[in-house]
Amino acid sequence: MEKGLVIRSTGSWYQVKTDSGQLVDCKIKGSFRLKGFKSTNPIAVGDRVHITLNTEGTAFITEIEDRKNYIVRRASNLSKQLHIIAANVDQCMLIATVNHPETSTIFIDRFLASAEAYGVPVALIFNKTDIYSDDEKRLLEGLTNLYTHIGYPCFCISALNETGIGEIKKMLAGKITLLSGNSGVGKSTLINAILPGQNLKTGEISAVHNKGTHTTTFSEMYPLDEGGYIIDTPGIKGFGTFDMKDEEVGHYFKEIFEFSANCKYGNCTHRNEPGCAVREAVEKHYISESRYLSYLNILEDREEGKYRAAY
Ligand SMILES: Nc1nc2c(ncn2[C@@H]2O[C@H](COP(=O)(O)OP(=O)(O)OP(=O)(O)O)[C@@H](O)[C@H]2O)c(=O)[nH]1
Ligand SMILES: [Zn+2]
Repeated sequence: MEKGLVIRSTGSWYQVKTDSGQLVDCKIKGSFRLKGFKSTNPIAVGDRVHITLNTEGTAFITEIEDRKNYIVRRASNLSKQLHIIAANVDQCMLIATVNHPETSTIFIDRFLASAEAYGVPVALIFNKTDIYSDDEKRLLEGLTNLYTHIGYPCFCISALNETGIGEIKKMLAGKITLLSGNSGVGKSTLINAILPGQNLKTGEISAVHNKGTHTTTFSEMYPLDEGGYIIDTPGIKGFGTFDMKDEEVGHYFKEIFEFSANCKYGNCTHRNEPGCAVREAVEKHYISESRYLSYLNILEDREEGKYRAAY
């Protein structure tokens, strides 16, 4: 028996890097059932596993070690099944752009709230700073002030010109990091700047093992020179959250949660309740209007059943 880390998942085959440094193609032996939900993949990148080698040089995964966390999304909009994107994630980096294309604060705040629900820290990377107008630069400064103040480290970079990449590398060293971002923000460009020579196009996964593989069931971790890994999740723009009650949504907005301690009612949803300390803080500009609007937006979508479906 050997122990190792799952670094690539294609749906049926898993590539495991053993603690002795070997790369082994593995299949699952038996069934791993997760408590509480049905998932399309019982094992994901980031999982620590035990494997038993067989004579052909492949191996069976016989055991998954307990996870410190795992990030899931719905397998599809209509499905109740979940897909595990990654396990044992140390941090997320959300790549955003003020323009070209614009990343909305609603998108950023939803991502941050989901990550809070998972207990995974997030850093925000604002890319394409080389092409911002003066107005956009002011907007960028406002956003970085806002999010830094709430407790999310912010980085301003140009992946294209490779400025600011050194700081990102420092953040990544020795950790497992999930990279996310809307289409077009420059995620591939950034990964190529971090990992020169890494071919990001995922089409060439060994054809023998992976007939009919969907990109959504495929994910991979790339090892970094400084130690640690980055996880790219092609085609996945955000992730889902667990079921939560209306009055719990505010727990995942750090500053809303802080002020909510002084609301009159313990189950305050910070909309129209009397004695709401959160609304008062918004009026006094202690809580930013854009954050409060994102919070309301999540509540509204939940009422229409859209929020969970959107991911
Ligand atoms: N000006 C400028 N353009 C950039 C920068 N980073 C990326 N781009 C450009 O933005 C476009 C999209 O970049 P990609 O790296 O393909 O973006 P992506 O986020 O991987 O997009 P998807 O593949 O759709 O997920 C390309 O034309 C890049 O050259 C940057 O820092 N500055
Ligand atoms: Zn309140």
